[in-house]
Amino acid sequence: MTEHAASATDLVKTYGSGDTRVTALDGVSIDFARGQFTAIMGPSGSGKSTLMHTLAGLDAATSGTVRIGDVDLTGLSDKQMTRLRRDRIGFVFQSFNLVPTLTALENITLPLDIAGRSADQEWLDTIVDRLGLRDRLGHRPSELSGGQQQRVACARALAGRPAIIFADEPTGNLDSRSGTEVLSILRAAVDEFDQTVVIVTHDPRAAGYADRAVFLADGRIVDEMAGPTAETVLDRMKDLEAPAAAAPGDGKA
Ligand SMILES: Nc1ncnc2c1ncn2[C@@H]1O[C@H](COP(=O)(O)OP(=O)(O)OP(=O)(O)O)[C@@H](O)[C@H]1O
Repeated sequence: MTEHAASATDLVKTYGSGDTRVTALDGVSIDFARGQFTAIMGPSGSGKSTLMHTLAGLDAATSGTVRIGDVDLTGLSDKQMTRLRRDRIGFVFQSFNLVPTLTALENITLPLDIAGRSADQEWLDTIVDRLGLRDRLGHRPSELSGGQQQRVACARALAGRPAIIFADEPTGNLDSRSGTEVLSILRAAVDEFDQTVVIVTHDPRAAGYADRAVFLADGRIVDEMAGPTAETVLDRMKDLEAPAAAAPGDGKA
């Protein structure tokens, strides 16, 4: 049996009730193989963030199962969930989410410090050097560029060697050059450090860094592509949007 870094089975997530009920995820099943880089794409409101938050244990599903490695998240207590997130999941947010009063190094080691784990110095040195942060470790976030802040966030996600790293629009707040830097680092995390990475993105260029692109629409997985490039992803996005746009006439007359 292949052990996946994470998987979801028949995941349903609804918000609200009655007339205001929204089905954000409508029966999503997906596996994330170890050592693979996946990009989740889809129109605004298609459920991408909900899927990522549910996979990462930041939000509970209405029904269905999520596994991180061999651990089933269903039925974990809040305390167990907090520990699992801390020990096995790295998260990179669009808005960096660094602690403003701490230095870059203190931000990187914060999750380990909270967990009472000491950092593996050799590993820490490897990621700090690979991410080009050596001469920025004593700076506070306000003294760093957006790209540098997101690199610190990537280092923080990598520091505890998690089973999987989730990144929600990690390049959304960055200029193109900094975005490329961050995507290269996530790519290197997979190629050089054997990590598993899942990102949500709107950007076909970002999806081009992934091994696999998964397309969501209306809370369902509607398509999937191996070895995506910016061009093939852009074409597929146009195809996915086209039927909806063409629906009224539908060409059936
Ligand atoms: N807390 C919430 N309460 C009610 N509805 C919500 C909540 N969070 C999300 N939704 C709804 O669930 C659906 C999916 O939202 P989600 O944020 O997952 O989409 P998305 O694909 O990530 O969108 P975007 O690309 O715009 O960030 C949307 O219809 C949204 O309005």
